[in-house]
Amino acid sequence: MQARLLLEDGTLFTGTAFGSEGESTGEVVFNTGITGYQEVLSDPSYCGQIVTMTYPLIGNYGITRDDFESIRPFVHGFVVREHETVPSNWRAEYSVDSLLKEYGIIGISGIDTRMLTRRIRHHGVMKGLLTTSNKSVAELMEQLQANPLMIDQVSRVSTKSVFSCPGSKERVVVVDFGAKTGIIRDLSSRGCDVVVVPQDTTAEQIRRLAPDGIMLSNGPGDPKDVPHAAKMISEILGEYPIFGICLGHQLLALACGADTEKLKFGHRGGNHPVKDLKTNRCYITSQNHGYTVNDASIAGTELEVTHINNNDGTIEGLKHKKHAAFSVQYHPEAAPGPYDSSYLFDDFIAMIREFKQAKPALPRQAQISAASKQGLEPAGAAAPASKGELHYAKK
Ligand SMILES: NC(=O)CC[C@H](N)C(=O)O
Repeated sequence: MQARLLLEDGTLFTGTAFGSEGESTGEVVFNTGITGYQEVLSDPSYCGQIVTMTYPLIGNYGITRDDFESIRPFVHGFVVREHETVPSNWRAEYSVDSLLKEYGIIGISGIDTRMLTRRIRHHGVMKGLLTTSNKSVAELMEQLQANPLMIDQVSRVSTKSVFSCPGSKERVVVVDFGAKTGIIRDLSSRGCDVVVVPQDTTAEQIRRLAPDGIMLSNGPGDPKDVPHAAKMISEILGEYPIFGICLGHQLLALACGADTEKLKFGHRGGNHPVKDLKTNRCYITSQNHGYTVNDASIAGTELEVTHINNNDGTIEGLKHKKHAAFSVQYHPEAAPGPYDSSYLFDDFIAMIREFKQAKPALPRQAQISAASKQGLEPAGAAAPASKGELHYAKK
């Protein structure tokens, strides 16, 4: 069956359909990873986007449920040069084609993805319409112009209820803006007592969980779509050590008075070089973002730039000058991509321990009853659901 991809600038690509049939609008972006397509497909930060893989052969090692980075894929379309229908790997459970069919996602193969990527690099990210219909190009263009891009993706992908991944060490509250499983995996593997909370959790509700540290997760869309999160962060800043990743990094910046802006075509792939300004060392990082913290807006805040991108000089890491808080624009949890930056999770835990030593916390029970005395909601409101229970909103 034929599939077509129409871009806002009028470029039309005709290829072969795979996955689901139908029609879908989204922001067309490209990812330069050679492997890792299943982590890309299941990364909630791609919610609402039509993802093009620049590596020419996709699907050759199939799909393994264990490699998912969330409960389901959230992409609005998948574009590849060549799609492998017969995966060959001992871990493969099924093909990319069946995955896309299962979740109603349209795929297009057999198009010149190099040309598509050059268009995006030249023009910037664009809206696109992916279709398996026979409608005329004029009709499709009218439809493309009329369909708005998705906003408020965070509320669609965040968990709806609190859940925990128990551990015996530091209690880390992960604010789920569309968290990749890798973040939870990295914290759990270090023994952390992880409690995952919805994106709209308030500072008061977080205090009731008596955390030792707060992890602000990655997530889709414009950080300015989540103003309540920036407010919550500004309220807990200084009270608990904070570590922000990607959207979490952008939200920490907004909470501290800095600004964010959209990049022309973003950074998506597994080989983005980042320089640590303190050591001058370069790390190869995994990235997936379309927004960035505005450089000039840092002046006048209490933030300090710790890392920059070697390719375009954009901000890649921030640290608060007074409070225990730092963040990175890239993905230390990798998945997919290099694990060079996983030491940042160790730095976070070291920061929590240092913070605790400098400011010994009240015993947990005393913290909770102190919070109750301040007239906060009854404990039931924030009680964790049973272990491993996930409640993701449908697309
Ligand atoms: N991976 C992320 O957290 C992405 C952050 C944000 N949605 C952006 O595109 O910049």
